[in-house]
Amino acid sequence: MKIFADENMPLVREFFADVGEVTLFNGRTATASELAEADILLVRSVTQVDEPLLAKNTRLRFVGTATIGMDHIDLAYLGKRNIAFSSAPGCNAQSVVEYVLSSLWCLAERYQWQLSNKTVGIVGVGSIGSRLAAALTAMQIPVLLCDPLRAEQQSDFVHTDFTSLCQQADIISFHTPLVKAGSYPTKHLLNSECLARLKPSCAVINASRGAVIDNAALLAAQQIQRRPLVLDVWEQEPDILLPLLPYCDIATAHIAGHSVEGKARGTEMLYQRCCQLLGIAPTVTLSQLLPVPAVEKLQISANFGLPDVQSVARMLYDVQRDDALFRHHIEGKGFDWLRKSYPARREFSALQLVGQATPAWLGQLGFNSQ
Ligand SMILES: NC(=O)C1=CN([C@@H]2O[C@H](COP(=O)(O)OP(=O)(O)OC[C@H]3O[C@@H](n4cnc5c(N)ncnc54)[C@H](O)[C@@H]3O)[C@@H](O)[C@H]2O)C=CC1
Ligand SMILES: O=C(O)C(=O)[C@H](O)COP(=O)(O)O
Repeated sequence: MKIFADENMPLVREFFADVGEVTLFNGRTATASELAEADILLVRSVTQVDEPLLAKNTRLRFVGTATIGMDHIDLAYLGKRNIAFSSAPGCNAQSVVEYVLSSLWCLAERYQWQLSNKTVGIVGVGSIGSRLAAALTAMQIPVLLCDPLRAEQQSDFVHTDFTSLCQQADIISFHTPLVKAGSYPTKHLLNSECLARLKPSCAVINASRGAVIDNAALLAAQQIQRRPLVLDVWEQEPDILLPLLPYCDIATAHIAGHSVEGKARGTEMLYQRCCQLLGIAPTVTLSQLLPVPAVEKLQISANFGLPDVQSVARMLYDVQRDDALFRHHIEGKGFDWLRKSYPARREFSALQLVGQATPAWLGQLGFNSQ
């Protein structure tokens, strides 16, 4: 069995050693000839999997993407060729939530906000959006939720339509897939018209897909009146609209989901799916492979409260580190270098908070407490 995997997929050899022979490739530059012999193709978000890429391969049985997003996969074409497919739903949802929380804490410090006085509009309330809503609610921060598809399916879902959310939110955070057609497209969901509807001070956070915001319209709006802005994703990565950078409070290279756990879970999910497809029993689990975190346990007292969470979270992750890396290296080394050389970052759950009375809401933020 020949397995071809993106070179930026962690632990792929460890997981797949017993399944077949693993060959690594550059996901950004992969060609049809390079992948012609693959039985199993494992990609990340940077590889367009479509007819031109698979035209020379007649033996492919399975394509897996170790990501949540699937906008780089031509599902109709895979279906036509009868090639099985899997993504890794939810694999790095917690990582994205931690990125957004860290961004909110950073903006709150910079602009001296009391976050509990701000209403956060969450657009797209699936794995990431709903976890984020739970975390913010635990922190007593009001939220508005916008997800028309959920509203259609779930009568008890409290939906705020996008136009009203734009008018009411103090902070708006995008967590939709990139959808180009259908009843609820998200391409350029935030366009010049919607930007004009936002409160002038409304902060914008995008850690979904770059094209959910019209980047040229965003730049034009920022040049007229600057609002707080956090961008993890950009249109046309890796050749992004660099003039936007001075107008960002936080700018990063599509790494919101790049926690150690988030990336590794993606690989594990594809491994499990492959084993199922091939009828073999999985022998490797993520817990066997994850490195021991630098700090494993922290004793907290009965005085531990909401204001202390930020200090503990900062031990594990501060988005300002990634923003500094981005500003320093983007012009010299580029977008993909920043992603490839991303420093290890553990999720909140890697740190066990122990104490007599650990508050229940710590779990809502993703901490491991007992
Ligand atoms: N920056 C990063 O590193 C990462 C980015 N992502 C992006 O985040 C997206 C969301 O991830 P999940 O929450 O796990 O996906 P999900 O599929 O669990 O949830 C997405 C939600 O968006 C909703 N939605 C779709 N169209 C909408 C619209 N027009 N308006 C409002 N809501 C809409 C869907 O109904 C669904 O509930 C992914 O598709 C991916 O593109 C995901 C992981 C990491
Ligand atoms: O899961 C997704 O969707 C993402 O956007 C990933 O976190 C991005 O990871 P790469 O595949 O671009 O490394």
